[in-house]
Amino acid sequence: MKLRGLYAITDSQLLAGKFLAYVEAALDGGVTLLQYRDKSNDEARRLREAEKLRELCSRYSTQLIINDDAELAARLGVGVHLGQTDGPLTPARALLGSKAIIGATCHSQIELAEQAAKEGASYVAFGRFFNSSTKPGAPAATVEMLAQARARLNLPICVIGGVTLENAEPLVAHGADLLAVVHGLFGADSTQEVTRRARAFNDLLKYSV
Ligand SMILES: Cc1ncc(COP(=O)(O)OP(=O)(O)O)c(N)n1
Ligand SMILES: Cc1nc(C(=O)O)sc1CCOP(=O)(O)O
Ligand SMILES: [Mg+2]
Repeated sequence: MKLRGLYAITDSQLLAGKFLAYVEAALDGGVTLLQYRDKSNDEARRLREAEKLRELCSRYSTQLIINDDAELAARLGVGVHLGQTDGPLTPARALLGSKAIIGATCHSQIELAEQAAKEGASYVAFGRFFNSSTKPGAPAATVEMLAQARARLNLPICVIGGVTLENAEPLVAHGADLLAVVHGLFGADSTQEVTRRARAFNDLLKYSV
């Protein structure tokens, strides 16, 4: 499966009271990967919500990715995204198996991405490219480093951090395969607008090389 398209990421605060409705609206517009990102320690809620998302994703043939938690991903039989302090990739690959999608945060460092590739990552994520209200303190990345990463890496490249329909085009032009988005997708005022945005993000990737 080619990892290219919209990578929708949930946010428990932003989606409070409309979680499943907004996620389903995004899936309706087309989502390649859906990440369940919940930074709370409420394990019971995390399991319950992740199970619901797995069911929804299977209806729309979308791959579910769990943020931070390889154990939960293994329990559900889905993929995982690991940051630099979320545990090593090699044991996660051993735990989840060769077919699982495993992503790695590489900030703006191509060397981290090369290491992640060696350790079995399925995609590498660079960011933050723009101001992000979801994660304002994330280290910054540039389109120049993205172009260099594209030239050096064979893995799918994910871009993240303040990505919107208005600013995503240069990222695609410089080699992004996956557009990872929280606010630029789920910050919409209605489910219809979420679906429209999801379609428009996918169109940005469809009509470029
Ligand atoms: C697709 C994607 N890219 C980067 C991140 C950030 O991961 P991390 O640095 O571990 O930060 P948290 O999201 O865990 O706060 C991500 N989650 N997804
Ligand atoms: C979770 C996350 N990680 C980032 C990184 O740069 O590693 S930026 C980010 C937040 C993405 O949300 P939004 O699309 O609302 O900016
Ligand atoms: Mg993390």
